Amino acid sequence: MAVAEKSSDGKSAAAAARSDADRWVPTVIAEELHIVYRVNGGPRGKGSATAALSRMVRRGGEKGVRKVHAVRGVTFTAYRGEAIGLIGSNGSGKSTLLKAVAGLIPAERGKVYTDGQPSLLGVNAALMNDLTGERNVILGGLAMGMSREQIRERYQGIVDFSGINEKGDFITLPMRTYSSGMAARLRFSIAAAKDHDVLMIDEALATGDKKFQKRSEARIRELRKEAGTVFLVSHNNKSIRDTCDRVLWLEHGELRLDGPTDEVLKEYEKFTGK
Ligand SMILES: Nc1ncnc2c1ncn2[C@@H]1O[C@H](COP(=O)(O)OP(=O)(O)OP(=O)(O)O)[C@@H](O)[C@H]1O
Repeated sequence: MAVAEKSSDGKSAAAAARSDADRWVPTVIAEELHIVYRVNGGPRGKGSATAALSRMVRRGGEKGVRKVHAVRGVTFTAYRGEAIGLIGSNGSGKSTLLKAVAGLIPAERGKVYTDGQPSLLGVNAALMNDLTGERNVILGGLAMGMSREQIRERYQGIVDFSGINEKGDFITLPMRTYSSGMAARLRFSIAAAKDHDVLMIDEALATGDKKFQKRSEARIRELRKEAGTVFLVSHNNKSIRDTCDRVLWLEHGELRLDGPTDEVLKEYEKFTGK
């Protein structure tokens, strides 16, 4: 990771120190973090309801429980104003790491500290399929802690940003009538309407079309300026390159590299052969 440069003359050193102080405010600290999932059920013929019941009543702790060690000893510090990409093969632990930072999964060992409220925006974030887009904007806004007044002020901006109404009045139709891309765009637009302390985006950009991807990348850059920290999980190296200045590369749950986007992507592309 880049280290702040020091200035030699007194005045600019003071200014530099002040801007460095603003810049290097930690927002997320992970220390030797380990995440382990526990899955009930052994390998063969143990999937029946009777077997599950007998496992529940059986004494003797974790017998029959399989463990998946998804994150292995990850350590990093994220700072205010950074946009950090998370890359790695399928199953390398990216989503798990984000969930742990969001406080949705407990650490097996190690620690995660966050400053402010982390918000995790996944393409699977729950909106209500039977309700209209309009109602979901309101409910989603309330769920993120916005007031009714703030939602009213930002409503049109959210709808315009999502582009849902570009081809007709879709916002007044139930979400179940939306394509998966439209639904993902609406989720992103709702989440991006708020200034987040720590915003974590899981593959959201990959689902929209090119035009929407450009808009959301621009919004991520804005969110960074507004002093938040943005994490972006993506398999799209171009999105990562356009949006992030730092990248964490995970493989088998371990942090392989942490550094400037270009350097890490170069190594990753060698690894994947692309
Ligand atoms: N709920 C769960 N229960 C058990 N194991 C899980 C669960 N979720 C993920 N895993 C396992 O944890 C490991 C890491 O998964 P994770 O979803 O974090 O990877 P990822 O890097 O985000 O993958 P992808 O790029 O495919 O989205 C995988 O081995 C996966 O099988």
